[in-house]
Amino acid sequence: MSRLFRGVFIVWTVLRFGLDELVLSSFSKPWIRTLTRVVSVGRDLRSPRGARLREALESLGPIFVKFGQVMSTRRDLLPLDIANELARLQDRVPPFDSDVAIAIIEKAFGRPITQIFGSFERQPVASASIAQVHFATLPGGREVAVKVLRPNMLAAIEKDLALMHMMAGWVEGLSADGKRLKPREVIGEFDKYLHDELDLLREAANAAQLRRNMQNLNLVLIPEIVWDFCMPDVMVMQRMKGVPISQVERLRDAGVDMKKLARDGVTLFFTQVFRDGFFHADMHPGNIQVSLEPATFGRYISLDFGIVGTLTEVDKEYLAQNFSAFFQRDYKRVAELHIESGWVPADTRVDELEAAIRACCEPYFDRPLKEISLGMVLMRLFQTSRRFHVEIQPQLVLLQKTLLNIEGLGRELDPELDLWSTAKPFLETWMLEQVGPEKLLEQLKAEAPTYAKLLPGLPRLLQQYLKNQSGGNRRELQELLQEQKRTNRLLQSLIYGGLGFALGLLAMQLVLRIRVF
Ligand SMILES: Nc1ncnc2c1ncn2[C@@H]1O[C@H](COP(=O)(O)OP(=O)(O)OP(=O)(O)O)[C@@H](O)[C@H]1O
Repeated sequence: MSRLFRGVFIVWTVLRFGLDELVLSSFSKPWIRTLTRVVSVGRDLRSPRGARLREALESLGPIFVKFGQVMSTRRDLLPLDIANELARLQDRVPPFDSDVAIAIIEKAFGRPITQIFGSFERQPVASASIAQVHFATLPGGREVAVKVLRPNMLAAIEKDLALMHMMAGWVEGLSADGKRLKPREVIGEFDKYLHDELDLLREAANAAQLRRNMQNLNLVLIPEIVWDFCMPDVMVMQRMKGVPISQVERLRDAGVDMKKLARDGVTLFFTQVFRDGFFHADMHPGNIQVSLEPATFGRYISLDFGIVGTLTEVDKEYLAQNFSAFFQRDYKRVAELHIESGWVPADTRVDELEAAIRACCEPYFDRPLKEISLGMVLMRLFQTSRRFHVEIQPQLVLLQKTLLNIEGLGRELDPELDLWSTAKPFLETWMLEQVGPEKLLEQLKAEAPTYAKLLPGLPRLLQQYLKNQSGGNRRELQELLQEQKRTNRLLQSLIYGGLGFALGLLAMQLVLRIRVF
């Protein structure tokens, strides 16, 4: 029943804020248009459509606000005015009662709060739509931050998501424009995103992985997770002490080198993307601080690991090659890359794709290189690719959004920051590594266990297969078998040869040593 009320409330909100107008013209069924006009007589539609959408989402509550925030990054799908308005959405949710937070912690640990922590600050330091954070100390005195999920989040989310899925189905079925926005797919992604954010163990694991990856870089501090105190709805981590990155004046007065900080931000991001293929994807200023402690002065402090992006080798290669080709203005190469990767239909004409990419990228070269926004270039590239039916992978969209954040942050700290020259060495090193002997060895090592298992059984499998085959296939397979025998012989001679060579060297060393002594 409550779901029915919620559904009615959502439809009423859609009508009250005139959101039906956004897609109404494309609704194919005339009765829907007539019905909405009758129901919504006398409403005030003077504010711009983006503002109305933002207000509607705010009145629908935190889950819809989160949805708007996530959608604001989909500039490849939404018109600019709407995306800009959605980017203004903020979690303005009051903190929940500390007694409730304490009850959640006590339930998770099965004992009173006084037996869990040495001390616990009732007043939260921060509170957002999904969770809130309290400071505490462990029994040994270690200072920690405790993140607690809002109560009953799962039930509230499931209810709203079910309605969102239903509405997405309606929009997709009834509106021509609606189909283009792929509502069902978008809600599906949002569903996964929300469920990921609801599992604090997952967030803790992301933090631990990132901390390990960033350890030797000495550019960023990531809180250590106190695993013994982590549960799906409670996360306990080292308490960090820094100044929010937004307080630029304070950082400058304290003597922080802003130019270095801006460069470090880019270095961090590109290391995470190209070296590790694992990046923090929620880089808004609220999650970034700077340490002023003497031992770690001027280092970033990174918080909130609910959203991370992972990239495969193929994704990395796509990015590196596209960036390089773009900066050489080699649009033909960019087009070829899209076709080679099989992402655009094989019958796409390279010249057409090249022309579209040129039209999207060339305007950027009107300005100095340091003013070019890689995030914007990537976004335009994705938009162009969509016209050619390329499905852009969600992790690449996440990366493009993060890149925009990093650029914004970097230029805020140092308006002279030349993002490309800071990023270029990463791409060059990475691309060199991809073709170098070390990479080959690494790939061989990675594949070795598979081959070790596969090779001994291969002749038997082939022979079995041959028995059931005839004609051309049979011949091909016999050739394959011969080839395999030849390869085996070659491998054997290599191994024996190598062993012989190594023994020879050893013998020589021994002889030399004996002579020296
Ligand atoms: N380890 C920590 N040490 C010190 N302060 C922390 C720590 N973790 C979180 N905080 C504080 O709590 C705030 C909110 O944390 P976090 O961003 O992780 O929560 P959130 O609920 O995911 O918020 P949002 O979704 O709005 O980013 C941070 O901005 C910071 O002020």
